[in-house]
Amino acid sequence: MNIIEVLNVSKSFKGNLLLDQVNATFEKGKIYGITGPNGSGKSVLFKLICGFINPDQGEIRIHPDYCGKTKDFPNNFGIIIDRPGYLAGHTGFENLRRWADIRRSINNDRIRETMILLGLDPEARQKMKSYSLGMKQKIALAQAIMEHQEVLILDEPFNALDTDSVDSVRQLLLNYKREGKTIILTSHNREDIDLLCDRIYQFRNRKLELVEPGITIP
Ligand SMILES: Nc1ncnc2c1ncn2[C@@H]1O[C@H](COP(=O)(O)OP(=O)(O)OP(=O)(O)O)[C@@H](O)[C@H]1O
Repeated sequence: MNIIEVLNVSKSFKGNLLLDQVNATFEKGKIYGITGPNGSGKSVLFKLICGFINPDQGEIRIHPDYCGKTKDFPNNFGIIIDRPGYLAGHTGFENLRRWADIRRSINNDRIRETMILLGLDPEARQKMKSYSLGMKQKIALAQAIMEHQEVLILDEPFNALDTDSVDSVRQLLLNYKREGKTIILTSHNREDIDLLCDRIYQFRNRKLELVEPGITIP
């Protein structure tokens, strides 16, 4: 089942063509890697998929089971694109609680459980303004997974993580795939992509090309 279909999508910014009739499909229960040089349009593609920006031409189709009530925005997506806006003077737990209050689908125990899963201390009184980059990244990851989201759109999920955390997040994502979740991620680390992804799309000449896993990307 295709959860997301990107159909002939083009996007320009200030007259500069970034995406030129891009096509891609994303099936349930697979991990997809999106690769390409800096500025090639990976984050823009993610914003288009999530409905944060609109294509100039073409269409993004989200399977009806994954659309929200208004049908405008995907439902049940866990997203890391740019960092979430957090309240610097509050703890990690308080920030996650605030985000969870939007949907009201999880309790405090689930937030604590997710923080522990990612190596964060839910009882810590430390304010987020003094968090390290890696700790902020873990809060972003916690927000993306804490509500048991079925589709994960993760722009550079391993950024700033130490090696043990990279290993445990990789394992977490592979477990999610086994549970039938769908994951689309970017990483500038080739090992993340090769280890995790069933399918790899690469940006080339403003289009997305499917590359076989394990093949060296020129
Ligand atoms: N809202 C916007 N207005 C103008 N230009 C934009 C906007 N959003 C993105 N761009 C431009 O589109 C290009 C692609 O940006 P994008 O963030 O998608 O790249 P990327 O592939 O994710 O890069 P990186 O690997 O560095 O994260 C960049 O040149 C960026 O400046």
